[in-house]
Amino acid sequence: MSVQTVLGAIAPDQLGITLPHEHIYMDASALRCPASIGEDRGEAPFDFCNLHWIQQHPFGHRSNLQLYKEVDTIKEELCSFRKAGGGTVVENSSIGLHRNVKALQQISLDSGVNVICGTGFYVDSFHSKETKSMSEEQLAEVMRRELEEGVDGTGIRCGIIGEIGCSWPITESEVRVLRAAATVQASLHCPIIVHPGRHHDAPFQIVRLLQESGADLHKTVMSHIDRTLFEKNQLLEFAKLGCYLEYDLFGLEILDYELNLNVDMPCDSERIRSIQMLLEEGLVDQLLMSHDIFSWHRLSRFGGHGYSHILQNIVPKMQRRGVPQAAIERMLIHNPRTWLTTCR
Ligand SMILES: CCC(=O)NCCS(=O)(=O)O
Repeated sequence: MSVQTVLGAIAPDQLGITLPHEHIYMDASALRCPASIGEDRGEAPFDFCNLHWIQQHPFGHRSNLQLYKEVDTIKEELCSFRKAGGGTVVENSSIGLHRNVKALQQISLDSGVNVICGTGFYVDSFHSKETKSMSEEQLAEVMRRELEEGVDGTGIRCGIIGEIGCSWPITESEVRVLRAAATVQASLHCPIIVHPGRHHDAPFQIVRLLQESGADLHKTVMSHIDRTLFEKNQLLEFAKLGCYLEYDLFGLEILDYELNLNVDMPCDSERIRSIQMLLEEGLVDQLLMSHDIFSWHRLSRFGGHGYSHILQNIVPKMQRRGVPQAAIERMLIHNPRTWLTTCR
């Protein structure tokens, strides 16, 4: 039994507190969308006089989405995460997001935090021409190779498939990727994590597609539940399918969610209440928590919450609200460990 990190395989009990959905080296600037209201400062300098605008329009500012330009800051912030009690970060930057496994290896060495990296492909708009022209079998072969042999001749092996990106409506290329990911997962029994499109039917459709290709739903994480499923009956219906439900946007509090203006992004207190409701329904073994840091404005250096927010602020609030310590430990230690462990 082991978990594959960028520094090699480790025993599952070495993971400790684990953030299952973060980014530490990524360029997401192709996500950039124009401000829905008021002036556009998308190309303005990242400085204090623009900070509130950037906080309100995080997807509208180019540099804000270029995490890969702040490697030293990321290292410092991961050191703080380790000092706060953290052990492991799962880096979800898949192909298309300017992934750099060598940089991840160095960041892990310098910070002392275990880093697990992902294979697979982000959403359609990030698929290259080459990706779009590949068959399901060819896509599967890329993922299998990165899991078993390593990425681009580095020997650095991925420990998960994901994040696999899906749009709403899902595209043909994304369906091929999803099916390929499921077949690889079915043969290697590895963990998989999916970014659903921004619609409440998306997680259900994705799970159907994964199931048709033989995926193990108990090894599957559905990300971004916080901005995708809101109604109690939808959440309970989805949980019955057996996946993990990941509340992974802790710290992201915005008025207008510019990637889908029909969605009201919940605040952290609402995330905690949803998790409490699911705990009361007996779903402690299916819940995961993370921040999905994708931008500068969420790093402490730039006035954000950093990778320690869940440990420093969310856990104490959960305790005040009566969430049992055992449930907190299941969500932060045991569930990620079960998801990430493979029989190799
Ligand atoms: C690339 C990072 C990412 O996909 N973040 C998800 C943001 S959201 O779709 O949940 O808003």
